[in-house]
Amino acid sequence: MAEQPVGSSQACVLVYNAESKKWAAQGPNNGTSKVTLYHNPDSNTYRVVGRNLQDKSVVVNSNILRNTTYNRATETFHQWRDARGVVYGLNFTSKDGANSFALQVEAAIKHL
Ligand SMILES: CC(=O)N[C@@H](Cc1ccccc1Cl)C(=O)N1CCC[C@]12C=C[C@@H]1CC[C@@H](C(=O)N3CCC[C@@H]4C=C[C@H]5CC[C@@H](C(=O)O)N5C(=O)[C@H]43)N1C2=O
Repeated sequence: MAEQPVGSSQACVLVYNAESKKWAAQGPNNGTSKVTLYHNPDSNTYRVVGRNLQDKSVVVNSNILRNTTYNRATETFHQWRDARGVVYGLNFTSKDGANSFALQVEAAIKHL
């Protein structure tokens, strides 16, 4: 069976630049993206995919692993480090959206 969407939320997707110590918003004019947690039941893998609402470009495509720490830095800003050390940040447009997404990611990590 192909990948299934577990849940989605709206957020601005950011990537941290360790050199400049700055966050860079991904996608055109720092736009909002639809971030979706996908589950592949065949391989029992999860990934977060974000698509910019305006131009549909993929701004994040990151595997969530069993040793991933999903950090709720604030009620509306969550972040994680991928296997290569790239740090992603999600600046959610709402607390509810942030919380529901985080609960799904946290459950996914426990399921791995
Ligand atoms: C142990 C560890 O790995 N720690 C990591 C985090 C982590 C922990 C556990 C597992 C994985 C990870 Cl990834 C860590 O601390 N990291 C990862 C890279 C960046 C950072 C390092 C330093 C800076 C200091 C300030 C802080 C920061 O970035 N924010 C504070 C909270 C929300 C605040 C919100 C929004 C963004 C939008 C732009 C900027 C702004 O608001 O203008 N900003 C912020 O300022 C945001 N930092 C970080 O998060």
